[in-house]
Amino acid sequence: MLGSGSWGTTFAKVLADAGHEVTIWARRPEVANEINESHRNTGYLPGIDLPRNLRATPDLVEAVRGQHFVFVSVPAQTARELAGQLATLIDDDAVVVSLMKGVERSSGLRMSEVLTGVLDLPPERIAVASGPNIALEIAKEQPTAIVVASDSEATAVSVAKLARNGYLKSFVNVDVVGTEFGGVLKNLIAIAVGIVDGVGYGENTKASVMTRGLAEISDFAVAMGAQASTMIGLAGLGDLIATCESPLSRNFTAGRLLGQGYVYDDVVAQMQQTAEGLRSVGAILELAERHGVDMPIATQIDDVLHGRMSPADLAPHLATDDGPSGE
Ligand SMILES: NC(=O)C1=CN([C@@H]2O[C@H](COP(=O)(O)OP(=O)(O)OC[C@H]3O[C@@H](n4cnc5c(N)ncnc54)[C@H](OP(=O)(O)O)[C@@H]3O)[C@@H](O)[C@H]2O)C=CC1
Ligand SMILES: O=C(CO)COP(=O)(O)O
Repeated sequence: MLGSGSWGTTFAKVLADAGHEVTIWARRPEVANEINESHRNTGYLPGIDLPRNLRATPDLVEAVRGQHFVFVSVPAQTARELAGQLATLIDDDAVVVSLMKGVERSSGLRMSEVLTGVLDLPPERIAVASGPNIALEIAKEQPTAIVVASDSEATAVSVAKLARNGYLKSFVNVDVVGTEFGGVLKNLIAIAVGIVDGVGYGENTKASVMTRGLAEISDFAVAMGAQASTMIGLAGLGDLIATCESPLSRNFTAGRLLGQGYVYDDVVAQMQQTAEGLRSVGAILELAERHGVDMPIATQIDDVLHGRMSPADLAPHLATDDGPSGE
């Protein structure tokens, strides 16, 4: 497992609780030491005891050497750099699994595209995993489900078999585009829901943003090649609900701070963990424009982020003033 933040550590625990010997790479030696000595990662998962068959190392070579499965869970904007370091290290037949939910800001590429490109992987050696997976809830062993997708069904099945235990059920899919974009796009809608929550609007407003948000992100994902059905599955609707409703969500929290009147730089300064949506929105809007997809909510988020729109105006802008339109 590459990345010892909240999701990397939690997913490593999932794998270890499924009975596997897991090595987690922590770039800071003190994090690796705490995991090995106290079986804790208090900076990210306070109060969680980690299993004994999960060991950590700050040495990337040691972490990946001889491993058939390499999971990647670092902030999306850092994935290319990490992949560059991996290129000469991973085994020739290793399967790489992206757990990340962002797109690369400079290129708009999905994480599996970045990893595939840098590592020159054939389709059967790359998979992605996504779903309603708030890390701390899973670390507390609260039951949930995840979907593993790969162009190769056999690869998806092999990863899903590894990542299932008494509290996590794994499903498989061959729609990599939809599974990956589901995770990226729900972050934007969670920011929007956080904004209206921070403003003080109630459940109707939030439900309307979520519902119109699902339609908007589904249109985008389908235009990018996703299956519509994926967007109403775990990686789409499932993750949208979890992220928009959870006070533990970093994207929802970032949105709420914006809604309370904090400006972008203040929000980033207050976030101690990765809120991918803040970084993805610009790249998604560029892709949307290129593919002719209308994304009113994402556009409004971008306007709020750049101080062009008051957070209180986000919800009323859901209604167009040019007469009623079809749902
Ligand atoms: N948390 C969650 O509930 C879920 C998160 N995800 C996704 O997982 C991905 C990782 O998120 P998450 O674990 O939550 O993020 P965190 O902010 O909790 O942790 C980030 C991790 O990446 C490391 N890191 C930061 N910068 C670099 C870098 N330049 N090179 C290498 N490592 C780096 C951090 O190390 P250090 O501690 O030293 O800074 C830390 O181990 C994101 O794409 C997120 O959307 C997906 C599902 C659930
Ligand atoms: O992806 C997640 C839940 O599935 C985590 O969401 P946040 O990154 O907003 O915390």
